[in-house]
Amino acid sequence: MTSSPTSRMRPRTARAVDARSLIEAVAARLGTADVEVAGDAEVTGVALDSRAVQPGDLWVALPGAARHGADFAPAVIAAGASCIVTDEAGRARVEAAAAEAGRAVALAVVPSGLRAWAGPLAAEVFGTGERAFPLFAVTGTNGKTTTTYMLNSLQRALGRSTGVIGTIEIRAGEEAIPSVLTTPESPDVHGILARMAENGVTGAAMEVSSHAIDYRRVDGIRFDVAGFTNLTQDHLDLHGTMEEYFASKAQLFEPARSAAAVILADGEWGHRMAEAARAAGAVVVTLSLEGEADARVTDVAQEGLGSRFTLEWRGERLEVVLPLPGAFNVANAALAVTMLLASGVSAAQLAPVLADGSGLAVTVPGRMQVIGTSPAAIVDFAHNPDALERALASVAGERRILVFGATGDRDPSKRHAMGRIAAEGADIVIVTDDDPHGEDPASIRAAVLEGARAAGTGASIEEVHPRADAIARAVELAGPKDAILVAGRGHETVQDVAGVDIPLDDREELAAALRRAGYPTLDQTTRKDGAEC
Ligand SMILES: CC(=O)N[C@H]1[C@@H](OP(=O)(O)OP(=O)(O)OC[C@H]2O[C@@H](n3ccc(=O)[nH]c3=O)[C@H](O)[C@@H]2O)O[C@H](CO)[C@@H](O)[C@@H]1O[C@H](C)C(=O)N[C@@H](C)C(=O)N[C@H](CCC(=O)O)C(=O)O
Ligand SMILES: Nc1ncnc2c1ncn2[C@@H]1O[C@H](COP(=O)(O)OP(=O)(O)OP(=O)(O)O)[C@@H](O)[C@H]1O
Repeated sequence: MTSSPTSRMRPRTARAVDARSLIEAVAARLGTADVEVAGDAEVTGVALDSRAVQPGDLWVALPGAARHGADFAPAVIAAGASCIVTDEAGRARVEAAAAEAGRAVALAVVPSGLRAWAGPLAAEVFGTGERAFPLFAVTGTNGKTTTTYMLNSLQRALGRSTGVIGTIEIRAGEEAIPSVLTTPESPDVHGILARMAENGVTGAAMEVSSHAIDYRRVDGIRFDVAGFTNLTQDHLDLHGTMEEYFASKAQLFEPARSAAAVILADGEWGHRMAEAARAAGAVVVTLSLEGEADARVTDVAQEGLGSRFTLEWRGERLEVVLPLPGAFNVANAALAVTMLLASGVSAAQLAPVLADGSGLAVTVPGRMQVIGTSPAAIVDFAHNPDALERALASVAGERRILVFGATGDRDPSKRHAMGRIAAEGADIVIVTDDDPHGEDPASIRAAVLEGARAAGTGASIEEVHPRADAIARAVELAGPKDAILVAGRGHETVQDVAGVDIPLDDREELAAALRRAGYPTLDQTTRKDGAEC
């Protein structure tokens, strides 16, 4: 029997918890008085989304930007929920749905701050308050997926069985579970952690997006070590300003959320993040590629497609071989290594697998993924200004040919900046579509083109769509010594155009175009499902 991803985002074995005691325990933990509870029930699971409810679940009916979850109470009751927790605005709808269905459902009404309840409720029901394995969290604008993959690659080199939660996939040991969000909703996060424990996981890493912090998706969890990669412009549609974006991320490093913080402290935001974490009372380990810090990267050199560097840590010098291309991956790798060191793994344990390159020999699907070498042909997930700049700087060839576009319905202020960066970093810029979502693709391209042309760099600028044609055009223009970078979509396999998912895999398109032009491609057997986390 196959099970849906949702049912695999929770343990196989449910334990029954008394609803009233559960609600009283969480109320006490959150310091909330005046919670009304009516009726009795046994709870065996927790859900936020009506579509995920299973018999015996406690369902949290939350108010949202688009609707109140309580609108879905009839479906939830029909699905067999035993208990519903909502706010005053949801009460009447839940009571009416229960009366209509003629079914007794325990109901708790929380006076305020309902979203903060979901994580702690799930922690109690799924038994994740105590964890038998170390859990690492990574936040930052760029590098979260890569760093979690590196953390797990290193943990596996130490003999651990690993779990991951992130943009590309969720994995609980050998079991792969499709991922929808970078950080799932809190009942799913706790459910997955419980499933990891069932599957014998002995070390796990997860990405924590700023959305996750704002929407309280990691409440009820205390990470062993949280790491910070960087902060650059993105998600301003949600946060409004960089200050707000920073403040969201900073919460992850508070001692209640993470036992230790490893912060890449280079640059203004990194420096400020370390200060904020210290001010919050966190145990802080700083990391730097530029100067003094608790952990320092020195002697960076290119080695094949990848790099080699030294990590200085408490009087030790660890020699690190990193097979992955991309200069920025030195920062990601140093962060992963330092997080393991901060968790108590000794330098002596790590030294052999760092020196021979095996510890960081990892494929991250769609992140600086090499499709061909002559011309150099790379697919990358860079979809914000800083990532695009760094990705471009990391590809080398006689001419750099870039294919990219900006996403619709997301932070339009990125488009002009990315156009400028493209024209500054590439010799040939081919502007095309990313996911337009509900927006007019032509106007998104126009904003990008305007930024590119305004840069006045002399780069050749073309507009080609659909995206597959833009990739083919890049190959048509390339000579064997050039480098092609196809940026923005990485591992993604469908393009959302006005709500319709159109199959499109940049890696497949680039490989096919190279082959048509008679150029060699790398053996891509691991390309599509190359997740090795
Ligand atoms: C902007 C954002 O993150 N919104 C999140 C927020 O939505 P909301 O408060 O507006 O909720 P709503 O859609 O009005 O629905 C209200 C309630 O009804 C429930 N509902 C809704 C529909 C239904 O059929 N049944 C049902 O029960 C919802 O679960 C929700 O609890 O709370 C909902 C759950 O309570 C989330 O599902 C929703 O995330 C949506 C799915 C989303 O797409 N988020 C993206 C942008 C996101 O989180 N991305 C980050 C990564 C970003 C990055 O780094 O690129 C991520 O971590 O994935
Ligand atoms: N340390 C870094 N600094 C700047 N850019 C980076 C860094 N690491 C990765 N990138 C760029 O960001 C892209 C996305 O990388 P990755 O998936 O690891 O980050 P992420 O934080 O998980 O992103 P997202 O949340 O958008 O999925 C890469 O394809 C690369 O272009």
